[in-house]
Amino acid sequence: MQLEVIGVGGAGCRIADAIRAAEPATHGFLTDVFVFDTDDSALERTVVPESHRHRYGQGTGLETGDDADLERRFDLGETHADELLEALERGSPAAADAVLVTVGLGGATGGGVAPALVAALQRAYDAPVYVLATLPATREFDPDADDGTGTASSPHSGGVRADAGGPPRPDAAAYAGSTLERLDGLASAIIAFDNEEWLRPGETLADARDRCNRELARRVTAVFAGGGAGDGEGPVAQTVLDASDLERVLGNGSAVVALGYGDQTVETTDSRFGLGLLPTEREVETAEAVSAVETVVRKGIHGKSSLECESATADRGLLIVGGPPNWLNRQAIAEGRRALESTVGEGVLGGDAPRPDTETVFAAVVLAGVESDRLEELRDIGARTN
Ligand SMILES: Nc1nc2c(ncn2[C@@H]2O[C@H](COP(=O)(O)OP(=O)(O)OP(=O)(O)O)[C@@H](O)[C@H]2O)c(=O)[nH]1
Repeated sequence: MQLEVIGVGGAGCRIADAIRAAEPATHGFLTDVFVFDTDDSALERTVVPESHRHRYGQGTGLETGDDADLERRFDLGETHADELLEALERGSPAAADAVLVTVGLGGATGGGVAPALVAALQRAYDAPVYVLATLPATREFDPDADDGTGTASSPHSGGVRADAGGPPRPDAAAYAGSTLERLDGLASAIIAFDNEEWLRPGETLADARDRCNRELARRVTAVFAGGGAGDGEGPVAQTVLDASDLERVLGNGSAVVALGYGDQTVETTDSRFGLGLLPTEREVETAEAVSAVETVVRKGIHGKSSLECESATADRGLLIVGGPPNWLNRQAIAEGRRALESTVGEGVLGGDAPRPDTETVFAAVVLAGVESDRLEELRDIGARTN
């Protein structure tokens, strides 16, 4: 499938950058990647080509992010949504099967513009508009939060913007809740990545963010690059999943989505360099292919998810197993799908994604419509402060 990615605000721009960097050379799936911010320096730090960066809001006094008032940013989003749609015309938005807006919830810039932008995109295009949203780590907004080292977080532990003596983003939870509330009913689905879960003990967000963004990008690529043959060449999946399958799983009702992922490096060639021979494709034993698929599926279902949740609460699910074609054992993949069905119930789709020229077998698991205590907590804080 073809995906258009739009990053808004600091986190959104960095995540869009990471997705662009993760796009497989032999399996392009991105129509365009755009980044939007009020702050020029944030845009300049991305590697997105200049034609696809757009600064908005000049002359409003909100350019630098120093005035982090979310309500004013919601208004700014409303007044600039059409301008942002126009900027997208520099690419080929009509070619996209879906749009993904990436944003860090808890900030004012990205969280302020995302709802108006998503609404405008839904009006302008037929394609579904998904949101990929990070949730703020507790140590960013709660001075008493344990940052995993057994102590309360330091004033600077969020590493984003340290106000002397307090947490760096005291309003992050309330802002995240307010933006989530506005996105409800606008976004086709909300894919969540919980920074709290992914920060290591004592780590600051600034330290962790590149690792988190790579992790996110890997999951997004595994899900959205799909099973088809990409550029129309190369092996075709046994069970091809296309944009409409993904649409069926993600839905159109702002379902909360968690992404699971697992991978394993495999040997794809016989290493006979020592004998002066060219490497040849290695024969793969059925048992080792089955074992690799089982391992990655297990990690995908039971390993660390982008959002901690009970998989049994999901309304729908999807399993994609990818990698070098002769490692994709059909029976093991079908077994994996049944394993996912045993927790999610009916409504699980499965497919494969052949990726010649790679040495990684992977499983991506999509759980749509999950219940999440973290999100409820943020929504409650948002509602109380409104
Ligand atoms: N995973 C991840 N999360 C990030 C990153 N940068 C920031 N965040 C999270 O996103 C939230 C919002 O940060 P930004 O995106 O920098 O904020 P902004 O939207 O630019 O808004 P302001 O800085 O308030 O003007 C933070 O509270 C963090 O939780 C990043 O690169 N990766």
